[in-house]
Amino acid sequence: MPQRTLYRKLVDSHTVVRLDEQHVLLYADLHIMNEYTSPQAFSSLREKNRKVLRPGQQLAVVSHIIPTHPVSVAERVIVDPPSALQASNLKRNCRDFGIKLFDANHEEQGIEHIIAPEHGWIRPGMVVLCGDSHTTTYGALGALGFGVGTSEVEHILATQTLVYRLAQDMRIKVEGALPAGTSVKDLVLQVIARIGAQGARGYAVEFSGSTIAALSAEARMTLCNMAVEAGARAALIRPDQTTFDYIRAKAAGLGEQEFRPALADWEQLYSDADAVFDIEHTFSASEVAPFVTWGTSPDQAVAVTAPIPDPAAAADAHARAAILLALQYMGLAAGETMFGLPVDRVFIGSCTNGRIEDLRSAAAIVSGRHVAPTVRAMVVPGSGAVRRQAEQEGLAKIFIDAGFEWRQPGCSMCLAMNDDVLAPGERCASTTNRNFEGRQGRGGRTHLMSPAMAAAAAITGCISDVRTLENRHA
Ligand SMILES: CC(C)[C@H](C(=O)O)[C@@H](O)C(=O)O
Ligand code: SF4
Repeated sequence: MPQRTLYRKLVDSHTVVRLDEQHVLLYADLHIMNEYTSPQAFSSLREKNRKVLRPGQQLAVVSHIIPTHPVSVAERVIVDPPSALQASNLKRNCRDFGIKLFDANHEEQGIEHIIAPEHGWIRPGMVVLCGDSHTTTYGALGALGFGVGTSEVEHILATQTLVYRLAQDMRIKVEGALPAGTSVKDLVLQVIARIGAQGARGYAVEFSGSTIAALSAEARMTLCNMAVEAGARAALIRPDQTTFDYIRAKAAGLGEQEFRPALADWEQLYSDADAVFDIEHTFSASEVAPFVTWGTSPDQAVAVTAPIPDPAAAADAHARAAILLALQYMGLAAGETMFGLPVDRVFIGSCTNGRIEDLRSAAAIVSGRHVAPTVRAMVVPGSGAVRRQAEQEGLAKIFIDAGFEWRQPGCSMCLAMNDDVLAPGERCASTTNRNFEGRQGRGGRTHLMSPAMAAAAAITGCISDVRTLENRHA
């Protein structure tokens, strides 16, 4: 029996037919859509008079363009005409083709990558597709998830399959315990900084090692979500007891009779001992420090107390130019540290860090303190369920008492497709995943960091070191 990686096992079990050396026709168990990348696919289906083959294996969510004003979900109105049109198109398409939809006024509405796992719809061994790059998130539960292009959405709707080019196998091993004050967000920013924004390009990355095994299911989602920022085509973690417990807790209606046999299958989902990876990296968790991006690419990140790289020390002219451009856009100088840099805005949310554990870790820092008077800070929960739970646990009150805006769920300032935007030149401590130029508003400056670090920035008014926050207030 050839030794196979977990990735290969998932691909093999979903291969309808091998097309050539590089391509297979891949079956999708679940296809998720948003308002942004699906309209053309539906128009094209209508033109050709084609049907959706498996409406029951489709799911649609309004997430990107939705306003997050703190009115009740029932009262939510999309005022911006193009956005309102996208939402109403999705509604009509879902109605006409019989697809389950979470629209603007649905109590469970949220970011696609948050609501799919929290309802137990993502299970180990599945292939999950979505017209969105952060579909890699589902690897946290042992499912092969990845983003597809708008043109592929039509093919998936019509056939429940995708023409898929195979990836190579990469393993990233992380061993040891994460130091106090750090989280998986710091780990993943450090990994991306080390291997580069293209470092995993063309690879399906399997994360393994004792650090990964010790992570909660939600922390694993943060990790797999961000893997795409290193260029990964997929991210995977071997499903284990943590995974099974998470699914058991989330999947309402998954009875013992269904769970037992499924579990027997899920337990087979691992890379064989002698499976060969095309490339391997190893990291030590003990070296992880709170990490912050200084530039305009997720790999331009440093430990909060370390200096920003000096362009003069760059490997070549190309790298030097990239650093200089990023420094200029960000209004920073080489040699500065991120520590102490004043921020105007703080954003806690997104499919990277908008889950309940993220809000708990931010609230733990905020509790009993107040947002600095120079800062506008907001929390945008990842879904209606996250928002409700945070209210029940008293986290919402902690944020509101501290002066945070407590908003309705959505992608919000992760990519500023609604009215949550930075003004030109504004600097934002953000728990999101992309710090590209203008991502949070034209001329806006984004610094990616963990929820605890973003909370610390809100309180102190500047980028701070969450490990020494107590001292700063003493
Ligand atoms: C809008 C969508 C296509 C996009 C993605 O693919 O990731 C968005 O979610 C993002 O985070 O940039
Ligand atoms: S929260 Fe951000 S990264 Fe996630 S799907 Fe929305 S826009 Fe994309």
